[in-house]
Amino acid sequence: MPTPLIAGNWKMNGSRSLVESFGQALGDAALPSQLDVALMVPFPYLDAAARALSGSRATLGAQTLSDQASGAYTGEVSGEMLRELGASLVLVGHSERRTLFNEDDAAVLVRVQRALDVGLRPILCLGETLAERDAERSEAVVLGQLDAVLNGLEPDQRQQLVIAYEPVWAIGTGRTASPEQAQAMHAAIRRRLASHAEALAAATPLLYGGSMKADNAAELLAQPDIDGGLIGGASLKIDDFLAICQSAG
Ligand SMILES: O=C[C@H](O)COP(=O)(O)O
Repeated sequence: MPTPLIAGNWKMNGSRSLVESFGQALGDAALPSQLDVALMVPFPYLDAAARALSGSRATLGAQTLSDQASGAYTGEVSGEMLRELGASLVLVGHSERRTLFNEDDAAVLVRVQRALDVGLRPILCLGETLAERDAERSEAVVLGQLDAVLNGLEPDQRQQLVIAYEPVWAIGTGRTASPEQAQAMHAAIRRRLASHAEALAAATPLLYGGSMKADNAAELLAQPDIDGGLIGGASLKIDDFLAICQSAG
């Protein structure tokens, strides 16, 4: 079984002082022994977060990366730069990137490859919209997003992936997927991974994201194919984030 992972995605929120508070609190916290914790902070805070988290078990992640390695791409940030600032994880294909920044499956695959090229572990995000769920297309959509990446990678590259299932209708809405809905999709993802290699299915952490909070985390994390969480809003409040971490132990 993969080690549980609780990753906080601050999105375009937070501050330098919040970074410092989290560093202190995570350093002091008695976290479950079998748990990985990560914080995905905005680019400008990566350097400060690397220092603030150095006394804790939390690892550092970024929220996206450029599809280019370097060059004249004003405003972009490369994977190599993220590595230099201390990130070891990076989100790719978050639904906000897919919908607000037009990142399609091909763009997601390129970013996964860029991340792997420089030794960043990608957290590949998958999820269906409400209209797709209502049309009973959830599984086809999510597995299609997954196939677009798996089929573009070599077997050893697939082993580096973390996968996050985030139904778009549950993100930031307070409406979480039921444990049964989330488990069903996670099981489908696991089966698709197993079609490539049983060892890949067994070792890949599958995170759930979408309105996971302190009061619903335990029930979601108790599902057999849910190995952790990708937490948005609740990752900005240290007590809530720590409570979710405790639920994963
Ligand atoms: O990356 C995190 C997800 O988008 C979930 O966000 P949320 O917990 O605010 O619903």
